[in-house]
Amino acid sequence: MRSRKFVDREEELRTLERLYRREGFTLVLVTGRRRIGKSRLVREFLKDKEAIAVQFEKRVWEYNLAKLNGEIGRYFGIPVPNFRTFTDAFRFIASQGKGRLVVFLDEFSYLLRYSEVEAEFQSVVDEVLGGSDVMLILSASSVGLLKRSFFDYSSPLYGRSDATLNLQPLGFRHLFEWFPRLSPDDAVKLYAVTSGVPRYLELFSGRDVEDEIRGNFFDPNAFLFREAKALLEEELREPETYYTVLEAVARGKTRVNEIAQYSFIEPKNTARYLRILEDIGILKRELPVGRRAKRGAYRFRDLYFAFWFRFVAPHFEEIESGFPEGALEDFNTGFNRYLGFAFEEVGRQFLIELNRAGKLPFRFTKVGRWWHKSEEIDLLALNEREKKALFVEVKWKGLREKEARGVLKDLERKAELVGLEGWGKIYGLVAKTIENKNNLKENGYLVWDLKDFERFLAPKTEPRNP
Ligand SMILES: Nc1ncnc2c1ncn2[C@@H]1O[C@H](COP(=O)(O)OP(=O)(O)OP(=O)(O)O)[C@@H](O)[C@H]1O
Repeated sequence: MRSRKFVDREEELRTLERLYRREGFTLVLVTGRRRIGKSRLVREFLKDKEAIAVQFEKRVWEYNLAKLNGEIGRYFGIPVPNFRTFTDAFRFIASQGKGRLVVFLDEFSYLLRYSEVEAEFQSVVDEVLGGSDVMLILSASSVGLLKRSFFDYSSPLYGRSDATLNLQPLGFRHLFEWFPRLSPDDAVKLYAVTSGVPRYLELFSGRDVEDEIRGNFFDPNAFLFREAKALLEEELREPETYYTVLEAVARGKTRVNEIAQYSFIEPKNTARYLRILEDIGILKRELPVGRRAKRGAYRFRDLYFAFWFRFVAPHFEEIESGFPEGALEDFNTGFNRYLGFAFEEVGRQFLIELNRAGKLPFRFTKVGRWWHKSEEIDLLALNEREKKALFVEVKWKGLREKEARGVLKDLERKAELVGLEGWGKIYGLVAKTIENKNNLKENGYLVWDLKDFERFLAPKTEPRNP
């Protein structure tokens, strides 16, 4: 399969190029959730470079060493060598001295299951490669990172690395680059189910998005139907517990105590599970912006998992046995409401883009949700030094002018509860469509709907390498 055009990752490529131009041994770690595009990023970087790249597998380390031997043979144009240790293999590479050479060990984390190999790598880096001109790039998914001491903060190798690239999902705006003719409405739907993870975006064409979602999630043979469960099982030691924790969050439990109670875990142990789910990017812990609060609220960061736990998990068995009707009905009636939740994240990203481009009345330095008791504001953006605040409601709905005014009035009321006396305050609204935007703007409100998303986010020029 011809791989599709490469989207974004400009900053990461710049970092890699900068490190490449240095002299002497360079160690780079590339981390990020499974399917996020670690291999692809490094392979794009390697396109015009002298490099030995090996994709490690979940097999015994001897197997992976043999793979490295094979690549060494190929790269140097010699019969496949039979190095019995990684030390010998790297000693050979280091002795070749042909100028800058990149060695990429993809899924390096599979080696970390062997403590003797892990220890060996410490000395490979320190003693064998230390004086060479090799750029060594190692990739690992974050869970590997968590469990294994090699990447641990306290490990000597962690400090030895020259950079750690922690890949994040693509942003909402990149969907317009990925699918050049995508409508903003469909972009929201796609983002709400893929979370911008490249491997998942590949499963969509961007045409007839809702139908594509049905095909990708409610069919027992579909990759995305199995993926969430498979990832938890592959990456975590007690998948059943994590499963229940995520189910709790999908049902609207946001507090540690509520989650503990739902999942049959002691509250004092719950924090550990939540921390790991946070570390691998599935959940996030939010604190209200503009208010001191100790107890955070847990929500999904990863929208693929959010969608899966909301619409697939409750019907898993039926879908698997070929009876998806109930699941489809749930999807048909509940998807719009779910989009309301996902749209808040899209709105947040949109606001951040506007801020970056200097298109807001002031530059904010902080943005997030605000809540207190039963009151909530979707987005509160602050510049504490200038004492300026922007309050924004996000609605996945078409709003008449009158409704929009109602929402903004209520927002002004809630803003009083935040207690920012003496601050400059601005009020804004993001919705699917808003009637008579100009009338609202004349009253000093900031209003944006999907048309503005398209105008501001969709690339103006032809996409790269179409
Ligand atoms: N920036 C991108 N633009 C376009 N396609 C991408 C991008 N990043 C990744 N892809 C595609 O997404 C898929 C997954 O990427 P890749 O295999 O690099 O992920 P990974 O993080 O190495 O995954 P894993 O940890 O599961 O092995 C690949 O088919 C890749 O070509």
